[in-house]
Amino acid sequence: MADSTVSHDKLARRGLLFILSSPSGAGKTTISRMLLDADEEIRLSVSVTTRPPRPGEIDGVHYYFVGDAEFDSMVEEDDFYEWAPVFGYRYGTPKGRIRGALKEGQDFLFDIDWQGTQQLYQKDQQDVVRVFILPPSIAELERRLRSRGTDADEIIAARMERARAEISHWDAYDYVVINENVDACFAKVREILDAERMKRQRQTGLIPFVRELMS
Ligand SMILES: Nc1ncnc2c1ncn2[C@@H]1O[C@H](COP(=O)(O)OP(=O)(O)OP(=O)(O)O)[C@@H](O)[C@H]1O
Ligand SMILES: Nc1nc2c(ncn2[C@@H]2O[C@H](COP(=O)(O)O)[C@@H](O)[C@H]2O)c(=O)[nH]1
Repeated sequence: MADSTVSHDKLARRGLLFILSSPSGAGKTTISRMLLDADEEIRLSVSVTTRPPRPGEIDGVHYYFVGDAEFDSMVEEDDFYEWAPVFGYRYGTPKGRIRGALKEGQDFLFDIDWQGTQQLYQKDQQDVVRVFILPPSIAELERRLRSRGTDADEIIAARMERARAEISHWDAYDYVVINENVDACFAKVREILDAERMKRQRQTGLIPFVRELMS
């Protein structure tokens, strides 16, 4: 007989690597922050970048901001899970202790581009969940980049220039969500996360539970 003291909502499970990508300005940082506020079980994988901080960005919270020499030495020391050049700067995912924490059921959120997504997926297909966010239109994408008020005109132009190339990678993702209304987009992203957590393969606690049920 199954042990009635086992909580069915809290069966052990393996964590996942939840990736949000999009062309710049489509809203993945906005959705990431909403997710981190709403969900205590997921933690942001804080990237390392050579890009200078934007107003309001905090070192160690939004990114680890480093110089070129420090980034070079991290590459040499094999400190990155993946790294890629984006918009003239370098961005990388530090290894930290992701693998051990995954086993303990910790989920990680990644706000990374398509190149980093490919590299992470090649390293760990079973744990990666890939979500691509699309803007409702190219004109709205540009409006959002301008309304954010963080980038000079030439940076916005460079990001718009690359938008179509980035969108062309949409079919390398497991899920694609259009971010027209931010609350509706967030709700869909949460549904994806919830469903992925319930996948049989991730629910390591099911095996002893089912054995118990069948005994
Ligand atoms: N659904 C939405 N409707 C209107 N504005 C939005 C929506 N989603 C996000 N925004 C706004 O668009 C701007 C860009 O969003 P955000 O910074 O999240 O994009 P991003 O994809 O993370 O860009 P980057 O890759 O450059 O960091 C922000 O000012 C944000 O508040
Ligand atoms: N491959 C990686 N891409 C990353 C990482 N961290 C962020 N990014 C991507 O860079 C662009 C630009 O970001 P921004 O903050 O300067 O607007 C965006 O597409 C991010 O998703 C990383 O560690 N690896």
